Amino acid sequence: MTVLRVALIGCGAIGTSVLELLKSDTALAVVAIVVPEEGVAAAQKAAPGAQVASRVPASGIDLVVETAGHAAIEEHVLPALARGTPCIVASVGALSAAGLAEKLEAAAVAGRTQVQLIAGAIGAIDALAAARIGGLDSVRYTGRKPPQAWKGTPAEQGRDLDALTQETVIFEGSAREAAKLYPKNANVAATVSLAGLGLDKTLVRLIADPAVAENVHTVEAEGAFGSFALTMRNKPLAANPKTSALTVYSAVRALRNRAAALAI
Ligand SMILES: NC(=O)C1=CN([C@@H]2O[C@H](COP(=O)(O)OP(=O)(O)OC[C@H]3O[C@@H](n4cnc5c(N)ncnc54)[C@H](O)[C@@H]3O)[C@@H](O)[C@H]2O)C=CC1
Ligand SMILES: O=C([O-])CC(=O)C(=O)O
Repeated sequence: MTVLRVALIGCGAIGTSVLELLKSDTALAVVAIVVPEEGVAAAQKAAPGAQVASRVPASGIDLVVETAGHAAIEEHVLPALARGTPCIVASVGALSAAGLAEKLEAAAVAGRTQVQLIAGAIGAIDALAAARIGGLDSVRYTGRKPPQAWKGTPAEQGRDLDALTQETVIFEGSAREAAKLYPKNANVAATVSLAGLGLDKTLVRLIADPAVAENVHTVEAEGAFGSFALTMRNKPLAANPKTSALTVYSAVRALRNRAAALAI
């Protein structure tokens, strides 16, 4: 059996969980982990057999998976694509930056390869992207998380998140703006919009809600296909309350599908 040699970019809450799930995988081997200097020790501990590097190695890698954050797309994914290595991306919100989607496409064309944006913490991306072909009239996305998940974000400006006693809308606007302002919390807003009506026409609401313990994502779409409403109640990862566990499973699914003879 051919074993796909994987480079993992980022080794935080998602990356370490991905490593754990892939440990017993016979078709995929994480041979390199790309992290900044401060992440080297944690990466070495998480995968003692892998090479820990500051760049994706130029050879010996069949597939790259990014679970690091917006900056890693420009820094690591673009050069890997240009060299011809296929890349799987979790930080989809990075594509809200002007010109980055075009740069990714150009790099993939130059490398004769492909960049895959995973669904991550949200479902129904297949239905939405298919519905778009018939024509969509409206797509609304609401992201609701416990107050602690909004720590370290602009949601803290002018309010004490610990003191919230009722649900509070912290953002209302376009997916482009949401993804830019909340790079660790609104990747899903970007994914929904890229699959549907685009970054500027997708209506986004972000809510801090002391009554929820989960990350609750809602998508409502209408178009020529009919309509759907989806609600996900995602368990957050213990290592990062901003991030849903489903994101890990979505990344592992994407990796396993690359190695599988029958993909779903
Ligand atoms: N598509 C989706 O549904 C979701 C996407 N995400 C994306 O995944 C990212 C990672 O999430 P977590 O693992 O929870 O975050 P985390 O903060 O726990 O881990 C981030 C890791 O990436 C490393 N890192 C940071 N900047 C880097 C760079 N420029 N190059 C290489 N490594 C770098 C850090 O050292 C750390 O190991 C988020 O920032 C977000 O962009 C997160 C949740 C859902
Ligand atoms: O993991 C989640 O629930 C969603 C998330 O953080 C994002 O969209 O960036």
